Amino acid sequence: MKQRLYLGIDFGTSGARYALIDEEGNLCSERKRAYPEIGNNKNWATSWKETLFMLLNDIPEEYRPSVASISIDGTSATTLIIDRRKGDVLSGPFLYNESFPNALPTVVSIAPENHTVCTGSSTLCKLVSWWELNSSTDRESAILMHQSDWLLWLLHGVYGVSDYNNALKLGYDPEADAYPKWLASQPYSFMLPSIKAPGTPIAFIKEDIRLQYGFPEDCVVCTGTTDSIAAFLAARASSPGKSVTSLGSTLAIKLLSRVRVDDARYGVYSHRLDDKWLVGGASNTGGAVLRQIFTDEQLVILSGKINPSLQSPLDLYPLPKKGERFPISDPNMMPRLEPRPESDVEYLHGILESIARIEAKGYGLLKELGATAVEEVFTAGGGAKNKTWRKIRERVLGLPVHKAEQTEAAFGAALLAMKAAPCKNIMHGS
Ligand SMILES: Nc1ncnc2c1ncn2[C@@H]1O[C@H](COP(=O)(O)OP(=O)(O)O)[C@@H](O)[C@H]1O
Ligand SMILES: O=C(CO)[C@H](O)[C@H](O)COP(=O)(O)O
Repeated sequence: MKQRLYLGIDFGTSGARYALIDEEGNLCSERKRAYPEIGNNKNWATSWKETLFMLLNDIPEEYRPSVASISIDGTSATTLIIDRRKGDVLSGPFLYNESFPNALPTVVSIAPENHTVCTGSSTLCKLVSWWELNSSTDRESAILMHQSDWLLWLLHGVYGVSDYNNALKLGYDPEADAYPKWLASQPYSFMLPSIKAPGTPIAFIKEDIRLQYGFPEDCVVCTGTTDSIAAFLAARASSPGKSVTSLGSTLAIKLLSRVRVDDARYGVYSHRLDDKWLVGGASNTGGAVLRQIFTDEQLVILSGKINPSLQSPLDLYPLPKKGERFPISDPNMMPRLEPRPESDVEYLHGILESIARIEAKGYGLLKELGATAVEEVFTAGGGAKNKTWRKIRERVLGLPVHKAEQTEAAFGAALLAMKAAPCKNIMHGS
């Protein structure tokens, strides 16, 4: 029986990585790459595209003929406006944490009160901002793509396909499985992608790419998801009350809940996961602010000198720059990183504990809003390797906190690729 492998690629904030798994879910190969520097007319889209094809080239050649399917996850609400005539990037990328307050009054006027799109960093605010600033005829051939949609499109070539996780912050209703009338009736509705479930086949990989990298004729490219949902899938938390905190460049919470909870006042929203809900939000705190102050090597050395059972007296709110999304939704919120003690050990202790308090505030908010109470937290992302931080978080959260068995979102994307692979009923090149 020919071996079949499943490829997941995660495009996070600071870098991308692939995971290649077999039919039993065993990891066969993985590789991480930091993004090439941007600037000198190289923007994020060029950097991501280069990284995608470098990672494909990193896959050992002996595995490539067995790759049955490919999926990609990306940062949520990261948006590109594409010309569907030639595939050029008309505008963007607008990153997940970029806020467009100029569009907020229009979005608030069309959406239900406290809807997920009613925040400046939503995908819909990015679309409305572009639409209102671009009255040119280019608009007629424009289409919106999320980061993972665009990277997948580079592999399959079919315009206008996304998934209901990426489309949540665009305004898609995953419960009705449709765009709501208040959005479908807008003049820019022709720009909205069609929506499939994550891990749904789109088309076979483009022939030129297939031949260049040695993938098989029936290699399928399927819909993706967002990075924090891919991390949840990787952790394989399967019952309500289990939660995954992604400690990447940001802090994203995903709690498996029987009850859907959405409230833009606090940056809380629910993603659909089959017949349940992933309730949570994403704070701008996390690894990005750690990396502004410490190298990864310093984090290991200094963390080893912290006594996690002691409470830090520092009361900080670590943010990499102005703006917070959850559990406080305030695009003008400033970082609080002072006072800085003489000792770097004490300073890191204060930062890790302050981030843990933000995490605890987030879980407390979800409970207040009616979500299933959290019982256990699994940790994904680069911060998951920090045992000291895990003990601080257990003390501050008052919950069991573990490192997920698989901490990389790419593994979750590979599980989506596996979900898509059996379906072969798609036309070649469709
Ligand atoms: N030992 C550590 N303790 C805490 N955080 C760490 C440690 N090592 C790396 N990190 C953080 O992990 C982050 C990278 O994690 P990753 O999941 O790759 O992020 P992303 O995908 O969001 O770019 C960095 O911001 C870094 O500060
Ligand atoms: O912080 C982020 C980047 O890592 C994203 O916002 C993260 O993906 C959270 O968004 P979602 O909850 O929609 O997955």
